[in-house]
Amino acid sequence: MSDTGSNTGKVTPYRMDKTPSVDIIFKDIRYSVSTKQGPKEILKGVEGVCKSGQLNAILGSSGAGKTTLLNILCQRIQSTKKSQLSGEVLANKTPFNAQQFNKFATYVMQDDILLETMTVKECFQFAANLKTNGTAKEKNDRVQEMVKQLKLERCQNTFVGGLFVKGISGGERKRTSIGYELISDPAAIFLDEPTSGLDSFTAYSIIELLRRYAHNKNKTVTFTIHQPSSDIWDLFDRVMLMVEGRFIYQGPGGINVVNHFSSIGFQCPQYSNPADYFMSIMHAESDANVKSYPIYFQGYDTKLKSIVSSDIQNAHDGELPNKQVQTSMLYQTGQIAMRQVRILQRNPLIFKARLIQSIIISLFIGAIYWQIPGPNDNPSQRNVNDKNGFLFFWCIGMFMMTLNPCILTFPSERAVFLREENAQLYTVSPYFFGKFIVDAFPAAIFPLISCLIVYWMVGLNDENAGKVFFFILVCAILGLTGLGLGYLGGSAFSDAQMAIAVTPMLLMPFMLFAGFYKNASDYAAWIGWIQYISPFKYAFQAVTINEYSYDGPGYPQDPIKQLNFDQGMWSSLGSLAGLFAGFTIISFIFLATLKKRVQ
Ligand SMILES: Nc1ncnc2c1ncn2[C@@H]1O[C@H](COP(=O)(O)OP(=O)(O)OP(=O)(O)O)[C@@H](O)[C@H]1O
Repeated sequence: MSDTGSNTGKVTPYRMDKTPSVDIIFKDIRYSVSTKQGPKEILKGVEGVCKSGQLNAILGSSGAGKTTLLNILCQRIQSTKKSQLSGEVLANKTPFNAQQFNKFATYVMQDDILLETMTVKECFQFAANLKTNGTAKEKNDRVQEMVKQLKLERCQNTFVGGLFVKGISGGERKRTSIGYELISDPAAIFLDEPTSGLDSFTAYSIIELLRRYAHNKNKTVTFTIHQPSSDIWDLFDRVMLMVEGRFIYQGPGGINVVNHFSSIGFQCPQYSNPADYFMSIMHAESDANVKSYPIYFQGYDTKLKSIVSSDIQNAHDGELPNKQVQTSMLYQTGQIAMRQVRILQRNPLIFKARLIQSIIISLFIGAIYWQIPGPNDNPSQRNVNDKNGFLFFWCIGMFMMTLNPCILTFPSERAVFLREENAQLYTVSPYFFGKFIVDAFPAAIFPLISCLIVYWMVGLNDENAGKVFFFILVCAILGLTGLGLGYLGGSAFSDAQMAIAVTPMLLMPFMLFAGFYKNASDYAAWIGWIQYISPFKYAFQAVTINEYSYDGPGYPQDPIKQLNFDQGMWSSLGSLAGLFAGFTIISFIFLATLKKRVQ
């Protein structure tokens, strides 16, 4: 990232900022986890320093503990019942917790967790709005600057893309993830394998970009990396090599690493890529390597440990910069809601497909239940059964119409929520309300469209406008209840696949206890209580009573009495609204505790 100014030659204050140094030091880090085979020691007392203004690379054999160390440096791992962590992690010799970490540093995960229907520029804009200070123009300038610095001009207006939407390339995605974090100008940035899955040229351009960020702006850039090319290897300022949870090298990169290993008897062949050579002598699958580990450890202890100790002694101890920006809850809610509107507009699964589905399914069902005779048409019991069948089926359909898209899309949004909430872009309440306000719109509007299509096709009770309105109102609240349950499923299960598998299964008892398949008065007492948490019971009850209460000649038998309902239509609607509120509140609580459970 050059400090030489933009196209216009104007040098923006953002690019000129040089951050005060932040040195991250860690001492005697030990981390072990309980496994079925007994305790497993992952880190065995490592210590070291990630220096400011430098590119600090952590390399090692697979399973050496690189990612674990990086996560510990970012305060993303704590001791739990099943894992023990000890040692100290300090920034400028000051202890910090996860919240304080966010004030001066940021973390880029290995997976690029971005919303697929947002463009690159919109991602940056969202981060700039919530993570930086300044006027709208200053934020826009910053976004433009970031797009330019990361060489994303060509794809700045392209969707990030994903499973359902075509989008930018892998390298562009990675740069977008990095830019998303860099926009707040953190003093330290940690990245877990920023080059994994990328071709060598793209990988080089990303490490080169990070190097410029470190050098030009005095930032602390630390990352884990697998199999760097020789070009990339030459860019590292500081290298940490790990095997079996211990360092075997720590110090300046390049020829210094080669010299150290040749001094203990491991000479890198002249024309080899040093990174390849070191990976080949580190990996744990080779018995010869494992036999050499004690030599590496001894070489580190005798030749490098004291240097690392003095590096730790000499690390910076100045004040930590604070990049964190506090925005109001209202502002955060507005930002989330605006983003959610875009997602809704653009995700074909959420909007277009649902609109088409609502229309086609309504027409189909309307055709199947075409003009069922009403009270004035001398109806038979068979007609009543048909109408009951329609009303019950319709309730299920209205509910599923909202639940299904929510279960399908919530897991991917949930990962984004966890990342952004973790980076303290916003808190749980603004996220939940911002998202809910917007999601509630289609959840209520699609039932309206469907009901208007089907109502007169089936020949439902249109004695007065109130009947039609009540029917639509029940369906809309049922749709919202589906949304509440979808949120609950998406946030209650830490595993997305589990949510997709289990949530629809919950519906079976709800259906059985709705009073259609079995009469409401025939449930055994020990299990009959399930009906009171079934949204289908209340919705079916409400629409049935609405349909069969009228002035005029009657049905062969009173359908309401036959069904043995124990509530009136308005009280059924109230109970349904209560369930909607209940599901929504519980899903909010689950979402608020999600972070803890996922960790
Ligand atoms: N919570 C855990 N429970 C059990 N084992 C764990 C846990 N966390 C990490 N490990 C194990 O600890 C070792 C180090 O994991 P880590 O992810 O840090 O390795 P790594 O060096 O980053 O490996 P790779 O390069 O393959 O990603 C691995 O063997 C891993 O399986």
